[in-house]
Order: sequence, then C-alpha cells, then structure tokens
Amino acid sequence: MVAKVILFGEHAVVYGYRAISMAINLNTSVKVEKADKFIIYSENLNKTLVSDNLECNDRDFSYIINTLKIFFNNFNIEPEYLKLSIYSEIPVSCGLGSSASVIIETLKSLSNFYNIELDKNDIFKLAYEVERITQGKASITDTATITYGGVLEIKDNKFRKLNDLNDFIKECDFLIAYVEKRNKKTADLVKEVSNLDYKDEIFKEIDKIAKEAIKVNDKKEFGELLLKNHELLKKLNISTNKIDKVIDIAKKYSYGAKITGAGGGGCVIILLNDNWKELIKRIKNHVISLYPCKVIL
Ligand SMILES: Nc1ncnc2c1ncn2[C@@H]1O[C@H](COP(=O)(O)OP(=O)(O)OP(=O)(O)O)[C@@H](O)[C@H]1O
Ligand SMILES: C[C@@](O)(CCO)CC(=O)[O-]
Ligand SMILES: [Mg+2]
Repeated sequence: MVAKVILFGEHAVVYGYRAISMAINLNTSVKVEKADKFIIYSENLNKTLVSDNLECNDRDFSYIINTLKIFFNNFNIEPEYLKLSIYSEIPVSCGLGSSASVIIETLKSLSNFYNIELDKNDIFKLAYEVERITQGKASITDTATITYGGVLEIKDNKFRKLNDLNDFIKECDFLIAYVEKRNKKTADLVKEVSNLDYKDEIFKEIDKIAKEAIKVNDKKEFGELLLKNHELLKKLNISTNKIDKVIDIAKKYSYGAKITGAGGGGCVIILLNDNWKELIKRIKNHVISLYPCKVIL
C-alpha cells in the first residue's frame, strides 16, 4: 500500500474546500494470523499490544483497533483473537498519511484472511469511516488518495482524478524532507485549527491557490503556489520554526516547497530544480530523513 502527499489544501479540505493530493511510493504491509489474544505488533512503533478485548484505549493503536472493530461489525464476524504485524516505510505521524495507509492495508489483509472480496470503493468507504471515527473530524483526502492512487482533487468530500495534472507531475521531481517528529496527532491539529475564528478567510485563499494549481504545467509557477500555500498554513499555526527554516532554504534552491499533512512538524514537500545538490547539502543538517518521491498511479 502507498502513502500520500497533500500538494495543496490540507485543513481547508476538512471544511469542504479544495485539496490536491498525490499517491507516492512508500509502502505498508500488514500480516494477519490466528492468535490466543488480540496482538498488534508494529515494527515502526517498536511496540506490541496484547489484549483480551478491543476496548483498550491505547492511542498508538487506535486506528488499528477501530479498523478491526469496523471490519468485524461490517461483515457480522464474531471478533476472534488475531495477531496483526505491521511493517511500513512511512514515517509515522508526519503528514504522509501513515494512518490511512495502515488502515487500508489492514482492511486488505483482513479481507484476504477471511476470503472476503473487497473492491476499491469498499476499502475506501470502510477506511474513511475508521479515519473519521478515530480522528473525530477527517476529510476523504488521505483514504481516497491511497486507495485510488495518482493525483486527486478533493472538494466537498468528493474526489476526481486529475489526469492532466498527473501528466505534468510525472515530469516533476519531488523530495520529501522529514524535518521533525510531531508531538501532536492529526486529530489534535485538526481540533486546534477548528478553534481559529479567522480560519475561513485562510481556507478561501488556499482554495483559490489549489484551483489555480490544477491548470499549471510550469514548474516555477507550481513551486510559487506551493510557497503561497505554506504562508497561509503558517497563519493557521500548523508550521514550526524547524519547518520554516527548511522552507527558507528551499526558496533559494528549489522551485518551491510547503509543509504537507496536518503539520505541527512532520514533513515538507519540495519541488526540485537543478540546484537539488546544493539544496540537499544545505538542508541535510536540518532534517531527520529525506525521501525522493514520484507520483504513483
Ligand atoms: N506503522 C504503524 N504501525 C502502527 N500504527 C501506525 C503506523 N503508522 C501510523 N499508525 C497509526 O497512525 C497514527 C498516526 O496518524 P496521524 O494521522 O496522526 O499521522 P499521519 O497519518 O502520518 O499524518 P497525516 O494524517 O497528517 O497525513 C499513529 O499514532 C498510529 O496510531
Ligand atoms: C489535516 C488534514 O487535512 C490532512 C491530514 O493528512 C486532515 C484531513 O484532511 O482529514
Ligand atoms: Mg493520518
């Protein structure tokens, strides 16, 4: 299963404004086995949960536990003890849709384990229900992008594939800079933004930028729109000093960049130009890790 990068519109999309997101080549896998308890092992979290029931409220495993509950309930399966082992290339809680990727891969692995045929639409609907219930508020951005792949426009919680923009983005080289560990979850950040009484003016400006980006096929123009979106996200208080430091360097040595996902730290998406070697030299001491990425269909 893949991950996702929101190119434009995070947070605004939760309120029905436009977002553009793309599926990227970072994968998750989930193994399902019979067990004598509910066991959830995550290599990334370096953590194992062992429980007699699914009522434990371990926040680290809340998405997985809700995925199990919704799967059992949706298919009228008597909950039985299972061991789930999760392995993911996606850095956790940093804006690349790790929660959605883990939910979707868990649903696919459970459906294989129980020989239940699920098409993409079934997966998408169940995954969105898990994100919404676990986060309290969620758009379809992450679950739709990771389920369907490519480049999507999301608006009013509906989505469409942007094949023309996909063709342009396929010619782009992006770098994801994982800048800093987030100490808040997406749910917390979405809640904080909901308390801002000026958020709608910001969202309207972001929506205009996303709408403009759909028609772009020039890397310089696209990069400038990324930077403009970032400046608006800063006004929603979801950026950080470390993130802004990397953005400032990227302004000089790339076409443009912005924070991606819920924010509060996490990752920056950078549209590379010919200065990419100088860029990497100047940001490498300000990041945890770097992921070259391409859109995947
Ligand atoms: N490899 C994993 N193993 C177990 N749980 C995971 C894994 N990856 C993500 N999760 C679950 O998803 C949560 C992170 O989801 P969250 O929505 O906060 O961040 P994200 O999805 O990475 O970023 P964003 O939603 O901004 O794209 C983790 O706290 C954990 O509950
Ligand atoms: C912050 C947000 O817009 C994106 C998280 O990846 C939340 C959502 O769309 O569910
Ligand atoms: Mg998430």
